[in-house]
Amino acid sequence: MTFSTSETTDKMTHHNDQVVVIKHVSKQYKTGTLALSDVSLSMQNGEFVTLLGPSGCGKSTILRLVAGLEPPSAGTVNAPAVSQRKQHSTAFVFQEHTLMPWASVFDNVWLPLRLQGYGKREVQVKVMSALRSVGLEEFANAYPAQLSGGMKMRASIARALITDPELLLMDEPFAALDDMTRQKLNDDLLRWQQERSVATLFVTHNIAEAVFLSQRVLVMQARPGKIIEEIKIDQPYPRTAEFRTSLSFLHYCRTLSSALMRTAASEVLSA
Ligand SMILES: Nc1ncnc2c1ncn2[C@@H]1O[C@H](COP(=O)(O)OP(=O)(O)OP(=O)(O)O)[C@@H](O)[C@H]1O
Repeated sequence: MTFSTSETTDKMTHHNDQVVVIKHVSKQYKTGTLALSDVSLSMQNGEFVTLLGPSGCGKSTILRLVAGLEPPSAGTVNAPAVSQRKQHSTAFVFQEHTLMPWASVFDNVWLPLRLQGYGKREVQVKVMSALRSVGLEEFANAYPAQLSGGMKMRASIARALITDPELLLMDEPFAALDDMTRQKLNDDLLRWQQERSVATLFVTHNIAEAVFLSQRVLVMQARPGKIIEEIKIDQPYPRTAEFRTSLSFLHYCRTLSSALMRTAASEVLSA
């Protein structure tokens, strides 16, 4: 029989709660660009964290490192797809919907399960239920070209969530959508994310979107990319329409906006 002290138990519990741990990571591309310099961050299971920062500060690079698509040049990345080699545990949603144009909405959402060896009949109920939850049940047989931009993004998100990932990576998923559609998708994304308690690392340029969605916002600076501030959005979920129009929402937007202005100022100073 083995005993563990409460300290080691605490450490183990703490460790198990973390889905992503990045320590002192730098990333230099072959071209010589230093995209990230000494970046550290961690995410708890089920947490919603947003990376916010100017163009070129390395937001997408962080997502690619966490997805295991790129190795770091220095430092360590612990994430399900990297250290545990569980590819299916991480889902990636990009700004472009990346649906296959020749396949129906149903077949697009079925794809990740098909790659895992599941036949169409076997997962019919699961795929239809995913389509229902994103409001596309009636479009199962439609082709991507027949969908609006928002609907294409809904289909992409259904495809990302169909494998019940531990970690969802989203790279400016709503940037190409109009404001109304974006707000609706923000509401729905939070609902889906909370229902599944899937840890989500989200990239955006949009301050209001970052405030509405996140538990924590990491503000980044470019050349080289660094996290310079962490701002906690200390508001309970579900986040409501009232939150969006509240004074505290405005207050968080101002805090983020001045943090972003500081990143711009330091760029001018270092230029
Ligand atoms: N494959 C690559 N090869 C060389 N340089 C790259 C590569 N990918 C990104 N970079 C460079 O690394 C830096 C960070 O890029 P990254 O795409 O991570 O930034 P970002 O914050 O996501 O930018 P944006 O908001 O414009 O999408 C930029 O200077 C970019 O030009």
